[in-house]
Amino acid sequence: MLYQTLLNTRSHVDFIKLDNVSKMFQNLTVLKKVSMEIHKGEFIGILGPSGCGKSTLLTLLSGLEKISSGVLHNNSTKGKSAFVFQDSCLMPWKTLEQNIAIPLEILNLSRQEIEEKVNKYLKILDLYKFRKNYPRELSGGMKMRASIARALVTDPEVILMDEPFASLDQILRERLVDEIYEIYLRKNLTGIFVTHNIAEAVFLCNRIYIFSFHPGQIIGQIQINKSNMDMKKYRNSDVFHQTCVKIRTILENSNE
Ligand SMILES: Nc1ncnc2c1ncn2[C@@H]1O[C@H](COP(=O)(O)OP(=O)(O)OP(=O)(O)O)[C@@H](O)[C@H]1O
Repeated sequence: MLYQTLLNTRSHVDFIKLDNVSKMFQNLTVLKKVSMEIHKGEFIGILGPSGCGKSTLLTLLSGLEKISSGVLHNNSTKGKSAFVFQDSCLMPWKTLEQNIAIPLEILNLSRQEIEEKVNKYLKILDLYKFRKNYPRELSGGMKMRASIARALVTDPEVILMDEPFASLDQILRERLVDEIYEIYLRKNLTGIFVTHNIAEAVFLCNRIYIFSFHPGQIIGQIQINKSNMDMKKYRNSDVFHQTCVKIRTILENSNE
């Protein structure tokens, strides 16, 4: 129900748009003529075989890399994007709360504001008890939750995630996916999620782009209408399984 209400209030204006974007590294064409649109408030999945340029696409969207040709419009607020990498990338010499505070210190917020925001996300991601611990004292799942907290603490408009759950066990992955989904709904985030896991993408995303192997080109786009779904039942629903099979078939056919 919450999902439906929020989706209805989200405007579908052009937010991020790629028009025939290609990316080359020296002579290697990694992405070829990619055209896509991402609307504010959408959660977009990027699926495709290893090496097809998914991570490269995120670096273009975040501005870390420049496009080689085509046009990239990005109407999100400058500096309001957050990146979650496959590795939690925490500073080993800082405690959890100190790690999560880093982006806020860069923004020069007051000590009190930093403490309030850090504590809020430590609680949301169930890490408050461990705030004084160092990364080496925590499990992989806790470190990944801390890395997600560090990304969310600045209230980003866009969150870019590059296989954030790859190193975690299935149950933990599903829990974290649920948590991200809740936060996404509450915060009016726009999400771009690179993954190899079809089921995770189908759960989290409202639209999925499927890429071919080398050079990466869009070979499929799947729209998922979850607006009337009870998310607790969605994972076991026919529509969920049918969507997974559809994506799998596109990926398998692209390899032949
Ligand atoms: N900075 C770079 N310089 C040169 N080549 C690069 C650079 N970054 C990526 N590549 C090449 O671009 C291609 C696509 O890499 P990318 O990491 O984007 O793929 P991917 O789809 O994310 O792969 P995976 O699923 O295995 O993570 C690879 O052949 C890689 O070697």
